[in-house]
Amino acid sequence: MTTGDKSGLRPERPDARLVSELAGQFGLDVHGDIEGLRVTGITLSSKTVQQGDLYVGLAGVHAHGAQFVDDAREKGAVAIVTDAQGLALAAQSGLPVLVTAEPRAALGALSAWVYQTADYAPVLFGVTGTNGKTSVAYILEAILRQLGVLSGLSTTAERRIGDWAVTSALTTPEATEVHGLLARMREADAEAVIIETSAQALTRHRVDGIVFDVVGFTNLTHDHLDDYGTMQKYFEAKVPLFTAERAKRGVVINDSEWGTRLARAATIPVTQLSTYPGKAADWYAAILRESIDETRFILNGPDNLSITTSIPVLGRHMAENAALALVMLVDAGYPLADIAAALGQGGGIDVYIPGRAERIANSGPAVFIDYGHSPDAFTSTLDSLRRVTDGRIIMLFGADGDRDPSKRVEMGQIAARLSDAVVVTDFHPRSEDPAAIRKVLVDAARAAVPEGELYEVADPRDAFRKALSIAGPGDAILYAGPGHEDYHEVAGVHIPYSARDDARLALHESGWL
Ligand SMILES: CC(=O)N[C@H]1[C@@H](OP(=O)(O)OP(=O)(O)OC[C@H]2O[C@@H](n3ccc(=O)[nH]c3=O)[C@H](O)[C@@H]2O)O[C@H](CO)[C@@H](O)[C@@H]1O[C@H](C)C(=O)N[C@@H](C)C(=O)N[C@H](CCC(=O)O)C(=O)O
Ligand SMILES: Nc1ncnc2c1ncn2[C@@H]1O[C@H](COP(=O)(O)OP(=O)(O)OP(=O)(O)O)[C@@H](O)[C@H]1O
Repeated sequence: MTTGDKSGLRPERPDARLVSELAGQFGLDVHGDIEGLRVTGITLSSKTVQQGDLYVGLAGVHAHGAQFVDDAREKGAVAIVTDAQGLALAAQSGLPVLVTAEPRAALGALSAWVYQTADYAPVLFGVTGTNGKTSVAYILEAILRQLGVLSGLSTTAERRIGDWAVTSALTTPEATEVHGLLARMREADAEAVIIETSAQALTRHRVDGIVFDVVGFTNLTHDHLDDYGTMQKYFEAKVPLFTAERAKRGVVINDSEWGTRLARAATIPVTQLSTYPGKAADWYAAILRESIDETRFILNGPDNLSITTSIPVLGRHMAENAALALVMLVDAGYPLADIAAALGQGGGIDVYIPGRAERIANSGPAVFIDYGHSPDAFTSTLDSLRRVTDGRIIMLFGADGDRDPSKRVEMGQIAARLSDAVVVTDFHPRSEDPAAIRKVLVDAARAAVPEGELYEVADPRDAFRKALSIAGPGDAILYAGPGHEDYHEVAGVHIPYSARDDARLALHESGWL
């Protein structure tokens, strides 16, 4: 069951812990009476406060969290942790105020204390990289399930334990939610936990208080330069995941120069995986067969270890993701022979990855809804699609507003060069002018392929119907961007929209479904 509740999973039976002990342990400066006061939860958003919570008021980009202390108190917060600026804002609230110089940096430790997660020792997997994190996380979960191991999962798409899931807001939740989620996973007896770990999560202390057993790296390509400025700085944000403070060992795909550099920069033992036979590595993955809905590959490792298997998704990059997941499992102590037996002799990985090259219909044009929103994601999926498509490829896409505008030109160029027809539409304009975003994409596509077939259709529903109107059997439509998402964000408002549902409707309307 999946719910749209984005406030995160928490323990259902939390212990009540004394605030005075917390203040003593973390050296918090106490203003107000905390005698006998107990907390059962912790959050940094007043919107998600529950009765008995400690509310953490952080200085943000738009506001200071302490401004929302009255909202937090009314919802049941028993005290607020904040900084000196927050003390001034919260002093009149009537709630005890606990002050520390850098509350964000303390968040992981505070949350681990409130939810007592240090006592919980599942096999912890972390996955990072620009593209492929969510996919690797789902593949890990699927193989573990086939091995009979219950695992918990935290991805961009959802936070999941077995059949129970909530929709995600961020890729990696804030530390308060991460530890709440871990506590909930302990209640469910999850033996393994997989956490998709973004660069932002490392920079912003979201996975503090966690030491992963095995971390994996997929790739590093153009994205998030609005946050990091340069690829070098973006790389440096990822490196700390491969140090003893955050992980015991790592697995790195070293196909790219960034992967090779990460393997060198890591200060924990690192296993290297490559898809290039000539490259020095511990494991090699080679594609055996590609079709529109399955990719078969062989993975060879040290000591003659070998497995041949498949993933029920289009694309070499998905086989790379699967190979990474397999090596991470081996490094975590699951023997490859056991994995091979669990998958069935030569059998495949039984995984569903929501909104990643997700095929929508089996008749008419092949329609894929994908979460690709970066140049490299476009390249990987379009290249793979070309190898298995007899007819034309129609690429439908837009670009995020308020997110790294420097990648838009490259996205437009790649779409035009690697497809036969391009339809540019709106994605999440957020606070930006959607027409201005479309113009950058359209201009880039036109400049790259001046005679190319190109349409600009603002409304995504109309845009999909345009793409469908120019497609026939044997052709493929790649709708890149929305993936699993169920909304469009326009000027701060989430407007319900599911590309998957709308595509099914349009296919139905046109008689393909
Ligand atoms: C730049 C950034 O990371 N911003 C995050 C930050 O927002 P902010 O500093 O602007 O917060 P703010 O709006 O100023 O509010 C300050 C504080 O008041 C609180 N508040 C605010 C309003 C209110 O009514 N009540 C309340 O308590 C907020 O929870 C916050 O703690 O703190 C918020 C609360 O946790 C996050 O939601 C928000 O993430 C935004 C939405 C975001 O998009 N972040 C992106 C860059 C991100 O983190 N992406 C990565 C990678 C994605 C990927 O490639 O996979 C991710 O992990 O998701
Ligand atoms: N290994 C890969 N290399 C290149 N592109 C990939 C790879 N894996 C997935 N992609 C592309 O990136 C898109 C997003 O994949 P996925 O959600 O697994 O990555 P992610 O790192 O979790 O992304 P995000 O951080 O945005 O959530 C896919 O829909 C596909 O287009």
